[in-house]
Amino acid sequence: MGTILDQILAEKRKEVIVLQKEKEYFQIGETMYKRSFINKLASGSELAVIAEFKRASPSKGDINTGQNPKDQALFYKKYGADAISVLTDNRFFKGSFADLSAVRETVDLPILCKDFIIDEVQVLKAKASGANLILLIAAAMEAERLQELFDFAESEGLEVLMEVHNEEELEIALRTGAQLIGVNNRNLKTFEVDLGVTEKLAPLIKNAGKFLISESGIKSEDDVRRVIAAGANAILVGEAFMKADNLEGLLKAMKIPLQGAVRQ
Ligand SMILES: O=P(O)(O)OC[C@@H](O)[C@@H](O)c1c[nH]c2ccccc12
Repeated sequence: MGTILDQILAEKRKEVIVLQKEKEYFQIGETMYKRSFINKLASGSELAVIAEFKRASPSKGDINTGQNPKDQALFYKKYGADAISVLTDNRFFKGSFADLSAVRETVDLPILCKDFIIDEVQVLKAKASGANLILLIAAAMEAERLQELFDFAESEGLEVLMEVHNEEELEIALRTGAQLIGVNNRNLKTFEVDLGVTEKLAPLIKNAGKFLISESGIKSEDDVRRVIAAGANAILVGEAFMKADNLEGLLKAMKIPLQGAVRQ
């Protein structure tokens, strides 16, 4: 069976075959205008918040399956999110490209396609669905393939959030030229969550002059202060927002000024 990541990647290889057949019907809007998250980070003085639309996950099961993506996107925008991430994987996260398009149509924030991308055709599908950014996971493929997909996404006008979990992956990610480095505090093989992963990798990312996005397991204002102290420019939060009784209070509390933190 392998790890959950292995299982997901096996499923993705099947999806890629289906997408290849549908590719000629993808419609990429000629007038798609750019919503840059990188520009936002470069000009902001507060921690940037990427709020995620996440119905379910392999580690948590159902999180909030019935929520309407348009409603959630409107709340995220209203309470100060800087970008919205949408899980498009269906089998393991109960998301869809329709969810992404719905969010894209509803708010004018940069939209991140959160999936397990291993092929160019998925990049095109993300773009056709309205994504401005895509996630690439260093643990999901060889360095050479990662570079090819990174270059392809950029050539398609998409920004890339490059996700790592350890030093080895980080080294590869930095070599691709990615400006947005996501540190996943969750190990995709064991599901263990540890904000210490951000603390450990942060100095290497800051020394390389890249933007650091701390991802996963961030639930409280204290968690946010911890990753800011490490040097995070942005956070990516899913479960805590999807489950919050008081989303407004939580999201606003997480928009903390970066004053003391190391910034680019
Ligand atoms: O729900 P959390 O713990 O706040 O995590 C959000 C996000 O970081 C997580 O969904 C995520 C990070 N990297 C991924 C890669 C694939 C799928 C999901 C993810």
